[in-house]
Amino acid sequence: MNTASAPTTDEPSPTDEPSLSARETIKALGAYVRPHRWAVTLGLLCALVGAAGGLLQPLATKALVDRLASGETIAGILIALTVLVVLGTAVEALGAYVLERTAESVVLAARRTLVGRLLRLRISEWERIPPGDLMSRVTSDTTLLRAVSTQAVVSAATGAVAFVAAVVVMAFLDVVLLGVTLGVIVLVGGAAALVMPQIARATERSQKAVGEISVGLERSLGAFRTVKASGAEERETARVVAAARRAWRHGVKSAKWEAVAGSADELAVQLAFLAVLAVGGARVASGEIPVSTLIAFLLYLFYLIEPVSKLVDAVTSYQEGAAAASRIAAVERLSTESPARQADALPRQGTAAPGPASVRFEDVSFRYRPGLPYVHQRVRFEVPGAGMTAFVGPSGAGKSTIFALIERFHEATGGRVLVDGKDVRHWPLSQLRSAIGYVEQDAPVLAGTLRENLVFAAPNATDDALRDVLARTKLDTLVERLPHGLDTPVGHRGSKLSGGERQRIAIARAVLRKPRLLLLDEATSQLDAVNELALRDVIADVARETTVLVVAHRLSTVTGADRIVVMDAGRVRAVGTHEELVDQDRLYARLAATQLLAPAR
Ligand SMILES: Nc1ncnc2c1ncn2[C@@H]1O[C@H](COP(=O)(O)OP(=O)(O)OP(=O)(O)O)[C@@H](O)[C@H]1O
Repeated sequence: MNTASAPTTDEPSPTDEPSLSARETIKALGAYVRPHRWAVTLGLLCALVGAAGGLLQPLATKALVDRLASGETIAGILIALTVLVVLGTAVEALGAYVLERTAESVVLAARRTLVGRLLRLRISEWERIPPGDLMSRVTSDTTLLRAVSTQAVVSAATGAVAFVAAVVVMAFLDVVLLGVTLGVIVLVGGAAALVMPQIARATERSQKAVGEISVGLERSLGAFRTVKASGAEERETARVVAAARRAWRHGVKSAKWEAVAGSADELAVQLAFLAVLAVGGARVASGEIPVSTLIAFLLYLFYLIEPVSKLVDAVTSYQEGAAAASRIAAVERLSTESPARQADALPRQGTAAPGPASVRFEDVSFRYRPGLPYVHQRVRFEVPGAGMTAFVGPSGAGKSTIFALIERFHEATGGRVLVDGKDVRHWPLSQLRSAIGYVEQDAPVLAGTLRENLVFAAPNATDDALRDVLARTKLDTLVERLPHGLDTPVGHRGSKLSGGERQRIAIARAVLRKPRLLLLDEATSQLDAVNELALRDVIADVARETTVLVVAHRLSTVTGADRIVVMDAGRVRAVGTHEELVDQDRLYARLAATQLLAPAR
């Protein structure tokens, strides 16, 4: 089996969206350049000064030849020529620096905008697109903006100015020879223009493949132990290498077209040289023009190489930049949540808490995407402020989705979700989330120190609050054991911690936020007896002053709950206490008796 040809992802990617039109591309690129227009202008002026210096050189040479012919001294002209060369080079170097610096600033601005957008993406968008693809747009595609946003602008402008200036001077020298020159250039240039769109296409495909490399790596490195345990190193390597090969193939294709386009300028001038030599030679022989005019004209012809190649470079960079701009614009089109104001997004520490929040679901229907089956069908329940409510039911019943709707990660398809009697859609998003502490089922821990992880949701938490939470979640013994206490790094995704420790850290993080509503999606894995007891106590303790909703997988959690909501296939079947439900609800009685809920210790 040829695993190397396996696709790196089945997920659709934003690259599947149509590319930008030429107008949209220019508008998008213009938006990157606009904030740096003065720097680009300075770079342009420097380049123009350099080009003007170059333009004067053939004239000075003509004067030098004429003086030599008439026996005059040439020292003055030689000095003038030297000064011209040195000054021209210095100004060009300054211009190049200004442009490179500006190009880096354009890349920075694009990355800043993209990162800002990525972290505000709606969850539905984030679920749709592999993170590796998004990452490669921030890291790799933005670098392609470097050339197009500055150097290409300047190359196009200076190339055009120098080209027109040379053509004007050449027209003064001899119109016939100019006609011959332009004829050849237009012919070769027209042929080269045909390959330009191929560069954009190959670049876009190559960048897409680079994105697939990131997607593949992210997939394998994100499940590293599973890859090793499954003996899948070679298969996973082949997947990523297949994407790398695609990137290579399209990169080579782009290089081929760029080589064709890049040699066109040289070819045009060389052919024009031969034509001018033939026609000009005949005109010199017939006495229509002096030999110095032919020499000057030929020098201008070679001078043309630079502006023409600059124009070709500009168009080539534009093609590459257009491919990158399309991929970046695709991210900019993804829908985001409204920007959180930092002040709103954090819980208010030290101020009088407005008390536990109430939650109500009014005939909520929900499906993750049009075309998918409904996960919730007319879900209805009410949770008053404070106390613990447990959600139980078979796997896939829609319990965790309840939390996603309260957090407004997704919006109800029908009905209303109310927090404190107010529809969550009418809450400012950041304020809604600042009232909630949320512990995901897989209790993610971020790379960084233990302290950073604990205060992640409440950066202003005091040391006293931190100590208190550590004691309540029985993490204080872990802190004592760690070599650098709270400042010990926990590894990538908390890989240096045990599953139970990660879970307690996630709970401590949520509790430290002093939420008015705590959403706890209990891990399905078993904890040891000590851990489980510790967690139960913490939750019971928190439930005295906060509304706690738990997706429960353990009977020990459920038995202590003030109310239990039994869910099945997206519907609420029954609500009651453990004692009531054991008698009244067959599903609950069965769940309580079987392995779905572990027996109480
Ligand atoms: N992001 C998503 N996109 C599409 N479908 C989803 C998504 N998340 C969950 N689902 C589907 O929605 C249904 C309900 O999922 P949910 O996670 O709410 O169930 P649950 O009752 O919490 O299950 P468990 O007890 O196994 O955690 C499942 O069939 C699941 O496959």
